[in-house]
Amino acid sequence: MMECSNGTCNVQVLLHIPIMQSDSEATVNENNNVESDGKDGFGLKYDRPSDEVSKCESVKYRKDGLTQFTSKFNGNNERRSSLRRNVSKGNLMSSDHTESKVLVIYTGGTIGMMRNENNVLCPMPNALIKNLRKYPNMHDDNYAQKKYGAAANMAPLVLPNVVGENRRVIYSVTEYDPLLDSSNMSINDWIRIAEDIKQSYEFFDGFLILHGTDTLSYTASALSFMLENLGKTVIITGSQIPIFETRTDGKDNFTAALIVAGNYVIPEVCVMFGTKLMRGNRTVKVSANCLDAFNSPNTPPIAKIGISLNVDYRLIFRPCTVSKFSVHVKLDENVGLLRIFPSISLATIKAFLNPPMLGVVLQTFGAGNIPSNREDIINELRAATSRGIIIVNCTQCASGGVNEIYETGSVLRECGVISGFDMTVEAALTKLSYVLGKDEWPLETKKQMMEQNIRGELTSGKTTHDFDLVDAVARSLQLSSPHQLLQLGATLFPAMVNAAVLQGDKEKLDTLKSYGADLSAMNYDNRTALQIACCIGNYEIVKYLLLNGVSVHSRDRNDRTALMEAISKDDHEIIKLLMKCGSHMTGSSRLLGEHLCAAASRGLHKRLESYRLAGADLSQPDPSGRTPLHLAALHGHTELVKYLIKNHVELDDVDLLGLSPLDYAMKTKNEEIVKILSEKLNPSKE
Ligand SMILES: NC(=O)C[C@H](N)C(=O)O
Repeated sequence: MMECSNGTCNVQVLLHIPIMQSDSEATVNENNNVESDGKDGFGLKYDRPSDEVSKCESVKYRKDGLTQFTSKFNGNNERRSSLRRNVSKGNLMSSDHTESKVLVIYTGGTIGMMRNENNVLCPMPNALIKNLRKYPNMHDDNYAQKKYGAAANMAPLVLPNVVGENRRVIYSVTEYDPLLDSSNMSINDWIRIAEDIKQSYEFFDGFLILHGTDTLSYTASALSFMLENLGKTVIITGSQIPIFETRTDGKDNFTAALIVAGNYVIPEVCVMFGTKLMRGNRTVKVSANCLDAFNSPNTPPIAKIGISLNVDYRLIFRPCTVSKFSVHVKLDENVGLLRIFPSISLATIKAFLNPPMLGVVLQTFGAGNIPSNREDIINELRAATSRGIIIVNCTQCASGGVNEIYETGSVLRECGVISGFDMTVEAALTKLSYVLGKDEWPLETKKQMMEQNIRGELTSGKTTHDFDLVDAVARSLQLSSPHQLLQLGATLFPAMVNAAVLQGDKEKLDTLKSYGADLSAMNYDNRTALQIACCIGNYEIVKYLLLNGVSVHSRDRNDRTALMEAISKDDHEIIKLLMKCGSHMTGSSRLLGEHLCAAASRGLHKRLESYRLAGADLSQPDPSGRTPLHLAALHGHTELVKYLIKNHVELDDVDLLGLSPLDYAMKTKNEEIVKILSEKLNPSKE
């Protein structure tokens, strides 16, 4: 017998569980006795309608692998449960390509709360499930009746058709018992969710977790680490106003999350709230009042929910290993969050770092700073890290991250504190718990993992996953044949290689190479990575590309070579390097003459040296027959004249008017240059 906390009884419950297309199945009752199973004419199985059961609207997965169906019976409010065990798990996904299946795990939170006798909001068992079928924008009863006939009341819920989306979302709700205000949730609840996803992973296209907002970002962060090699969409959402109230934000959040979970493959743990779909481990709850209660301060939302739903595929963080989905449920509870404040006492720090503490997120000022004049604190932190406690430095600021630019920050690194970069404290804390739970990793590996980007949770500048772009774009363009993927790769890889070149990231270039990227590939302007590297003047990357066979002779749409880019930058070291690799001047000598003369007229000493290093003849005339020496003399650039003479240019060439450089110097009455040129032309007179 069970009564709701407001004293009334709900006569309904559970059971539209997704036991679909399971080939052979036995059901067992509470005493583990076998009962018959139900099977409908649509190839779906769910509990056989029974006269006794008034409604069947959810299911609970148990740790022993059984599924528990709890029902209330008309008339006497008695609650009964039955257990079912799948003997063989077939592929339970729908065979209908116009549908997708989403499992909704309802853990509690405001979304399903009602006011109790004390007029405060608290979770209300069965209330949400009971009402969902009544909301026409959340359940299409006509479709359900057509599809499931008499069994429609017990069948999964059906989201009405959504214009612009390919699939109709069919969803089943699993309600947790007890339902929790998220402030009451703990590590064990995260484990329960993770295990439930694991258990039903093969049966659904996507997963939606209804959750209270208060600790939602902690759960999202924890799950992002616990769900390893995730290949399906997992979304967590909730609301600020219960779904039963007129102004609820719950329906919009719930509906948008269902649409995304059923129609988009975003293999991440995401948070859907307000107008944004965000990477879960990047989110923070930023408002106790606003409906837009969550933010992702250091990374843009994966999708924006407006009149249309726009997913930015480039932002999806995909697992890069060929490994099966698995769940890591061992989390270490000996972690803590210590917020530094002015005049914090040594006693506080000491107490916090005492055993059994194994990992601490230190919330520091600004870009990761602590009072560096507090030797007592520093010594304590140093002692803790040398005892093997992992201390991660995260900022107290609402956005940005740790960046050791101050002495007050670098002191932490010196005491063995590691950087949390731009991780949220929720992500850092749950990651620490996850990493410490990896018994197979030695301490050094655990520390390295804390600083590595493993689920898109931090930006360290060390790890990137751009190579997934080809896959992401292929999906969005619905390209699947190997030929199409190859073509796409040929288009995208140059862009990715060029991005790596711009970042000066050799490691990333190595990774791209290992993924089959052609480092010599050209972009739409026919520019190679080498040209970009020369343009930005990164000697090391130029050398790397040359050693990896990128041609120095490649020309872009404007016929420019890498050497020309290096000349434009007056990067003499790169010019020498390119020349060692067989590079040479290209283009018409007339044009070269123009360039040389233009540089000479402006007194660009360095530019002429660039041309010289590139093998240009500094006596090359322009179309009017004037050489750089003519222009240097005409414009009175004495040093340049000396430089040109030193580099053995022709001294007495005449232009189309029959004038020599000396004539120009005399016409402009530049006595110093006249003297220099005269002496060079008539050395005997010296
Ligand atoms: N909006 C909410 O869901 C807040 C509620 N206290 C919870 O976290 O469960």
